[in-house]
Amino acid sequence: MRASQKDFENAMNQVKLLKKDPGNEVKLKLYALYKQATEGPCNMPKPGMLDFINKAKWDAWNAIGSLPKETARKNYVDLVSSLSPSSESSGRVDKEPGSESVVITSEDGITKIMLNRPAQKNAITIQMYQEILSALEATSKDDNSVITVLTGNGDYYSSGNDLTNFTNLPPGGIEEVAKTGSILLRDFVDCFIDFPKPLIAVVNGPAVGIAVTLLGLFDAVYASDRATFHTPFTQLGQTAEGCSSYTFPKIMGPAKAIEMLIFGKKLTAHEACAQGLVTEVFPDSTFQKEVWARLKAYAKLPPNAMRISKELIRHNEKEKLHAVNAEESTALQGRWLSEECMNAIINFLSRKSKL
Ligand SMILES: CCCC/C=C/CC(=O)SCCNC(=O)CCNC(=O)[C@H](O)C(C)(C)COP(=O)(O)OP(=O)(O)OC[C@H]1O[C@@H](n2cnc3c(N)ncnc32)[C@H](O)[C@@H]1OP(=O)(O)O
Repeated sequence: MRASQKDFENAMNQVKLLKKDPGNEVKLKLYALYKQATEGPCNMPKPGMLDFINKAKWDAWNAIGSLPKETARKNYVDLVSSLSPSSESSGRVDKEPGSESVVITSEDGITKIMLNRPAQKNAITIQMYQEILSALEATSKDDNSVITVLTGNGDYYSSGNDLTNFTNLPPGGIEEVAKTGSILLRDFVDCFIDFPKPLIAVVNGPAVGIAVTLLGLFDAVYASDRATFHTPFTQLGQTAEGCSSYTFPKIMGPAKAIEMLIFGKKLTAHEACAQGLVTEVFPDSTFQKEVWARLKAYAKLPPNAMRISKELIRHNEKEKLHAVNAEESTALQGRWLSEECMNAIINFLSRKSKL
């Protein structure tokens, strides 16, 4: 059945009423179909490499080719109707629990820092880095907090850095984004290096990028057998961070570290445990119950003894780790300006590639 001009206009109005953000992929499809329906095949000059958003839009429109205006109009109406408020309320679209992207709770001497963007696989935004950093600083000074846990809500632990962090360009352009990103990364990782109390990762599902590399700075890593560990830095035109260029070869030996950090080999939870990156793996069905019971018991141990032991174990390495962190952050600043990295981010945003 054809879609009339009236149907098309109604659909355009419905888009504005959507309660839930339909996500970048759908927004690009809507944009492309709208342009095709109103202007026909893509007739704009291709935007430059650094103009991420317009380039993604151009790619989406151009990909439709010579689809007739009529068909584009109908496809637009059908797509909007599949996203309309009635289908949102019918339960077809998952609603995210909570609205905060980082949820911090304290109970029984345990401070839990939970990444809470399950629909985005707990990808870490700039604001989330800042919130985690502030939470770590606060809990390190809180006498009631004995151990600190980082975990994720939903099926992922975290998909690492939010790749849209680099797409909102300030007046200083991509150079400014790279510079501020590098400073933030350095401060963020420094905070993990200096954290004085037991720091535990409860890895509830797959982990990517910085969510994996930081594990080398934790005191214990408990993983569900559903978790995987993936550092696709080369595929992204990027380089190792989170001190992993030092901690990973130390933990698992250079040969295994290189497979992960240079070639992007993804490890299962059991493989990561065998390499020494993970402390213990639990069946997913009993993971939360077993891990939290254990953590509650650990949080009853004498806090000062734990803190002093951690200092004894870690202090010889601190200076080295800070130097490594500084080097890695500088290297990444350069990488974020590279064509290899920009292409990888554009490909992800226009969904030509997935890991
Ligand atoms: C300033 C400090 C910088 C520190 C630098 C750190 C470096 C890194 O961490 S590098 C690692 C970066 N992460 C990635 O490259 C992962 C990219 N994501 C994926 O490949 C896939 O999304 C996935 C394999 C994690 C999951 O695939 P799946 O098919 O199950 O789900 P999707 O439909 O792809 O994802 C759902 C939803 O979530 C959005 N999303 C997921 N991960 C990210 C991310 N890292 N950045 C931005 N957005 C992400 C994805 O786009 C989907 O959103 P829409 O529903 O809106 O399309």
